[in-house]
Amino acid sequence: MTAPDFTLATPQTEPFVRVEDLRVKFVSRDATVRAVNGISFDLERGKVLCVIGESGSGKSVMMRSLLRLHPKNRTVIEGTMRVGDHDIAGVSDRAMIDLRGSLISMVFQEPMTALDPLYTVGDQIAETVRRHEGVSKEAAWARALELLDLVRVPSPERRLKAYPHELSGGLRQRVVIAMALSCRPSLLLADEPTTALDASVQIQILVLLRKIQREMGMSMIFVTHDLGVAAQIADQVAVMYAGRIIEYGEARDVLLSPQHPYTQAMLASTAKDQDRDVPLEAIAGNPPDLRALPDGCSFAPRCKYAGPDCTLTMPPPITDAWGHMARCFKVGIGPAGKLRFDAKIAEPV
Ligand SMILES: Nc1ncnc2c1ncn2[C@@H]1O[C@H](COP(=O)(O)OP(=O)(O)OP(=O)(O)O)[C@@H](O)[C@H]1O
Repeated sequence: MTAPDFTLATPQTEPFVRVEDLRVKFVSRDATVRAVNGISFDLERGKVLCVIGESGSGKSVMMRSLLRLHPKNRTVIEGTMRVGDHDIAGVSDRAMIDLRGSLISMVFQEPMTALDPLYTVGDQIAETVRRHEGVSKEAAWARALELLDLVRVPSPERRLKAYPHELSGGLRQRVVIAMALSCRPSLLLADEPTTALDASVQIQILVLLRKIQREMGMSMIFVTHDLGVAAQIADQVAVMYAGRIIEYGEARDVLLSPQHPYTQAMLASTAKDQDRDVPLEAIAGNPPDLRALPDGCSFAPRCKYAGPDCTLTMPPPITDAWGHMARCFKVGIGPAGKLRFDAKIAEPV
């Protein structure tokens, strides 16, 4: 068994979320897919962790593990996941049903997967409230109205009676966020919630999420491919590759001063360098086959700095005094990041 990806520093206070050496594999007759391979991280109450990485790096599998949404019969989950006082891996299925929505809630990428086309928006939000809080129909509708107001849906009374197809993509995503918030979760998981939306709507939803997250004091784990989004919303950033966290730290440290060649390559392939007309670099090669992971660093076959050591053993996590971790034998060898790190959304609008 290899060491976890991130060695925890001794925290000053207990973190709200603690994930230790999480491993998830999907087993079928033909193969075992090792989607998550020993990830560890802490998240404090009221903070936003952005998880970034290429398609297939295990971001969604990690998020779904926190809600125990994987099919039981062919999924093996190992490690510890603690949220507040709850041992997520250990609670009963019945208790987990109650924790979904109230302790941990999730917003998915495509709002239509979370909404039922046959019911009005009001019915759907009110039903979620009634299921969790056991209140009267009238009280649940009043709460639904409050929630639409919270997520800035214009004319909320009218929108409560609308069906999902009568709303724009941006309004639908606001409704889904309202549903996710309906039972006042302490941890919100957002899996690329803005990817399906137009750029101008994306930023409105990001601003909204950040504002509500701050007002409610929620912790949030936000998955995105988009480093610009991470720059705007994250307190901490975790970069995933082949089911491992290969770089982790304060958003500013990871995005302005990336230490792992993979993070550097991601930044180089997405940076908008406006001062110099530098062509964007694609990351050459493909991610590894999760059915047959190599012994050494999973990124080594694509890494321009890889040496013989890199293919023999998995590099240990190297962490600086500020908690900036990179799992690489050549830490800091490449260029500094070129992403324009715009000011975070400092003040709620
Ligand atoms: N239920 C499952 N059974 C088998 N393999 C799975 C299952 N769910 C996910 N995987 C595999 O696990 C790997 C990681 O998937 P995951 O969805 O977490 O990637 P991701 O980083 O979220 O990608 P994307 O950004 O495209 O959503 C992929 O190879 C995927 O095919």
